[in-house]
Amino acid sequence: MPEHMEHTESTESTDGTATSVPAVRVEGLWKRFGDQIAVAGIDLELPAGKFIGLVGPNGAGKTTTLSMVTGLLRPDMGRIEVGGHDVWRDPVEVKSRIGVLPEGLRLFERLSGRELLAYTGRLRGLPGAEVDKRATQLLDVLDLAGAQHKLVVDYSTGMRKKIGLAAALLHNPEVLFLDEPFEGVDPVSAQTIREVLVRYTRSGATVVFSSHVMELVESLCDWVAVMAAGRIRAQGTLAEVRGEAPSLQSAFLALVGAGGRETSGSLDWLGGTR
Ligand SMILES: Nc1ncnc2c1ncn2[C@@H]1O[C@H](COP(=O)(O)OP(=O)(O)OP(=O)(O)O)[C@@H](O)[C@H]1O
Repeated sequence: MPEHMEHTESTESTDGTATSVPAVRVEGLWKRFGDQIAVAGIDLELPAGKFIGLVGPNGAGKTTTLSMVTGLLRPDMGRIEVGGHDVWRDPVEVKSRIGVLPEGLRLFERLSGRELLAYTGRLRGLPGAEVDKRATQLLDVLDLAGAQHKLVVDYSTGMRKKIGLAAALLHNPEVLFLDEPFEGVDPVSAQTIREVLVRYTRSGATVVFSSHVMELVESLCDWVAVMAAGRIRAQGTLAEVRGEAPSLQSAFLALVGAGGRETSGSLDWLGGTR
């Protein structure tokens, strides 16, 4: 693993007390695709140094939000800051501070895993020897050392996620954004990814990841934002969002209004005698 710098930044407020700059601040963010409003004017303030889960049902707007926050998709309206820097006015500054594992990750398929990391490191402006050192450690920790000379096109889904994660971590970003990092990943690889991410947040870095898997979010995250139909339904610490509910899953179902869909009258042809 790369050695981490202390990532959390703080500024002096007018009364002289130190206030930490949020990892991400979003104000009035909108995105529409034709008639479909994917993100309907959301506000978010994600604290630095936390493990943050963005949860919501299919089509809630999570990927669209993460794409706008990471500078991959231009918002129709709204303002986004990462570490106090405006994503759309100061994109180079922001991109040097973030790592991204996007959904449907596209990688350079004809490079080996090792070559992909070497290329990514040089694009990030790191010296060759440093890239080599970091790549060797990441490949080792993520259990990809044996496959480092294999072409990425021949990697499995889980291996692709892991090499994508390695590429996103190589420059030691302040904030790491992961869209469904555990989807299609076996339990052993998932555990490896978890360990790497937990270690990374302990250095003061921030992880923001989207997921549908509430148990995972509940066990990993200290801060949660719940999204449904393009809006933020709740945001806060895990305890605040869970409230009186017995689990994050039941709080989530109540928040997104998915508590009691009646299926007994329909699908009556499914199962039984044929
Ligand atoms: N490029 C696009 N063109 C048209 N509609 C889009 C596009 N991208 C997203 N949408 C629509 O915007 C809405 C939000 O989609 P988004 O992918 O952000 O949701 P999500 O929360 O990430 O869902 P999932 O959990 O299923 O990945 C959906 O209704 C989707 O159909």
